[in-house]
Amino acid sequence: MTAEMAISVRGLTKRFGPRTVVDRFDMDVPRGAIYGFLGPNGSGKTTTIRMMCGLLTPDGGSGTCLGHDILTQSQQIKEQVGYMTQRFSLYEDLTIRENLDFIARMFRMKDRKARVDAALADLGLADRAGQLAGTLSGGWKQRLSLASCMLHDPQLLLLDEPTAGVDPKARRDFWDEIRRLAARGVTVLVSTHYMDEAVQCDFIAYIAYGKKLISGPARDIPGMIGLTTWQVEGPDIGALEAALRQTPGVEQVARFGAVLHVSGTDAAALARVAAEQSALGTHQWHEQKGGLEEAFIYLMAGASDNFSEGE
Ligand SMILES: Nc1ncnc2c1ncn2[C@@H]1O[C@H](COP(=O)(O)OP(=O)(O)OP(=O)(O)O)[C@@H](O)[C@H]1O
Repeated sequence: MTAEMAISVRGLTKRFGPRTVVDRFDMDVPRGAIYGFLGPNGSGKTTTIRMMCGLLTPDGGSGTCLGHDILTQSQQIKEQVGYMTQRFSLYEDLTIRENLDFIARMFRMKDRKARVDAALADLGLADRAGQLAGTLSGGWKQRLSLASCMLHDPQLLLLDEPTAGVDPKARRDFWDEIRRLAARGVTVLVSTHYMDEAVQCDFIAYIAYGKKLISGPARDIPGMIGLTTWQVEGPDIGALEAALRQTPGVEQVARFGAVLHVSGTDAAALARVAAEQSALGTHQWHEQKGGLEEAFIYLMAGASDNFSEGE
């Protein structure tokens, strides 16, 4: 492992009974990176993340997490991990401060009051410290959950669909916090199905059926897939959308308000469609740089097809 890598694993494999749910997984996660794990339900994201952090013993493979061996030093790793699950799991009839204090006691933390005060201040919860957790909005509950799993100052944060069911403003605020933590050197692993969480990640791994299909810096993913995208504007965009879905060379049509993003992996075929359509003079077609959103939609759609075949 190089000094910059928080996690470096090779060949991680996990079997449950006869099923191999994670198959020879390799990965390097730079320290301070936000790494997103995408893929359909049951594809092995959580199992992979848990093995990488020493929370689950692999049946094969090896690696290090935060400088510790994932096979033999899981206790040391666990002490450095904060795990934010999807469900709010704090006490609704305790105040924010009482919840944090309870966790600090449970883990027998030294300087308990100072730690709780620091966590409250750090996540902007100090003014609400006396409020019952049960009366908080979704966004504030989530902030409290984050504070509770950062209380022991972990170096690695695991987030499981962290902004599911939270309003857009609170989602943005939450991701600002996560970026701030990452800038401080905290490494963040995120398991998600949501596009707006995926686009927040520095790196992305796409997993289907226990196999990593693609991984790398988020900005490189569209190029790695080889997706070309055209932006289309004009009247009666719904009818055009339906027609394009039947057009050879067009593999994906995604609608963003009044604009279509038309994508495909055969750049020449798509350029011919664009030229033919532009010649009609009804809609404006502009080629655009492949974005992560199109890439994400493409990966998700491909995987659900595989899923039906595998069933
Ligand atoms: N303890 C276990 N015993 C048996 N099978 C398990 C166990 N844990 C997970 N599995 C199975 O392993 C597969 C991978 O599960 P995992 O939770 O890692 O997927 P996931 O990609 O995180 O899914 P989701 O997006 O639904 O959370 C699933 O088929 C699941 O049913």
